[in-house]
Amino acid sequence: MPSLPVRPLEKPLKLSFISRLLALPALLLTLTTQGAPVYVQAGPGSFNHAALDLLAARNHMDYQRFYSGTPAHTYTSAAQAQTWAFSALANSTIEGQLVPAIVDAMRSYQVTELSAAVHMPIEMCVFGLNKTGKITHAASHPAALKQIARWLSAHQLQAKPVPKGTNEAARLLAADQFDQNTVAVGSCALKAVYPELTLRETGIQDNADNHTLFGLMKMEKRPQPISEDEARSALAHVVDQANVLINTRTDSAKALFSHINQRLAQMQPVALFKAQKHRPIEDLSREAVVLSKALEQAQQQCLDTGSVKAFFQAQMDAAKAIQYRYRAQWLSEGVPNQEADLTQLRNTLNQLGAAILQTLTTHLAQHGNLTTELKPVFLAALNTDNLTVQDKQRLYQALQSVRRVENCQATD
Ligand SMILES: C=C(O[C@@H]1C=C(C(=O)O)C=C[C@H]1O)C(=O)O
Repeated sequence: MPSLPVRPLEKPLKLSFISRLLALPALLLTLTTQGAPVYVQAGPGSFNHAALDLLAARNHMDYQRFYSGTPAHTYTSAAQAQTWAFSALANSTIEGQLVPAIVDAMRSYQVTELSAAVHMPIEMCVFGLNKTGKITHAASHPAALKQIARWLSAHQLQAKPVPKGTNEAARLLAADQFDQNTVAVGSCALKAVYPELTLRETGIQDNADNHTLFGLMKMEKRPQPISEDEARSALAHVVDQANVLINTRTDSAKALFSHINQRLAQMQPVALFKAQKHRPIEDLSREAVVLSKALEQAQQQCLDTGSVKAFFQAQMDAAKAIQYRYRAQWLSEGVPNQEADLTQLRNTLNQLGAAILQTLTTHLAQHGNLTTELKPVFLAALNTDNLTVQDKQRLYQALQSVRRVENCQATD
């Protein structure tokens, strides 16, 4: 950020009001946009498309989307219609992070409200007209071409810039506007939009840490265009607000993930008790008790019982897998000589089970459904020994399927 004086936003009240609201459920803000019209930067199959899909999945609905091409056109349309605009804001691989075309558009438009933010990894996919033919050219948006420089040079490919967008490159390829040796590079979301194209490679971006921050915003035309530096400051301010939204949501998920991890961390002493007493690991009558407690609480808290049941079963399956691995290990190493008390451990498991459902209920109410956005956070948070990546994947799949029941009155 340049250390130039920051011109106050024309509507500072509303933005700072929003920032004070951040402690309140972000969902409250997004609820007002249910099925609402959204002018979306770029086109179908773009990174914006994929990012808005994530937002829609959080709220289990879709927006009425109007793909609008350039940021300037997106903001103009949204401001005129007095509805939402969805666009990129910043990218981790750009110096200073701010997206130049957005800075430019912010000279004439200001953000009056920021409803939600998405922080999405940018994974570049390569699409061709055939599976194995020789590639000589790669068509994409100039900004995307910059992010795959290493891949281009490793394969000695010529870049074909398509300023209209990554999705436009794919559209042209699908419409036979390029030759057989040209591929289009863009969001992997293009797969669904152009099924006639063949996915040839994934994850070809130079920088593994390539993330874009997107925002769902209300815009207003400025009375007078501001300078580029002023626009940078204005955008940097919106980026800060968006990051607060992202961090609040991530912290809420981390609290939940930590309880899930703590539950799994009890399995070493549970396995120890059973090994010392020569008891089987699986105890179906105890599992029935765990499930019935969970389902009773789920009902009180307006969680969908079917999805909670599947998640708790997945937790118990992971719990057993951990215990079996310890038992196998102790066959060769001998059973450790530490004390373990199953009654006490099960009390702790009851408390952790209740805490998991409580934090899950709060998270869903305030931040919407868990989606793939938080999967890397989940995978990193679960660090219990003898838990495999496959166990974690299955657990996350079940966790992100848990839903709230609409129009339900909590009874606890
Ligand atoms: C944790 C235990 O081991 C297994 C896993 C259970 C669970 O995760 O709650 C319940 C019963 C057992 O099948 C236990 O016996 O308490």
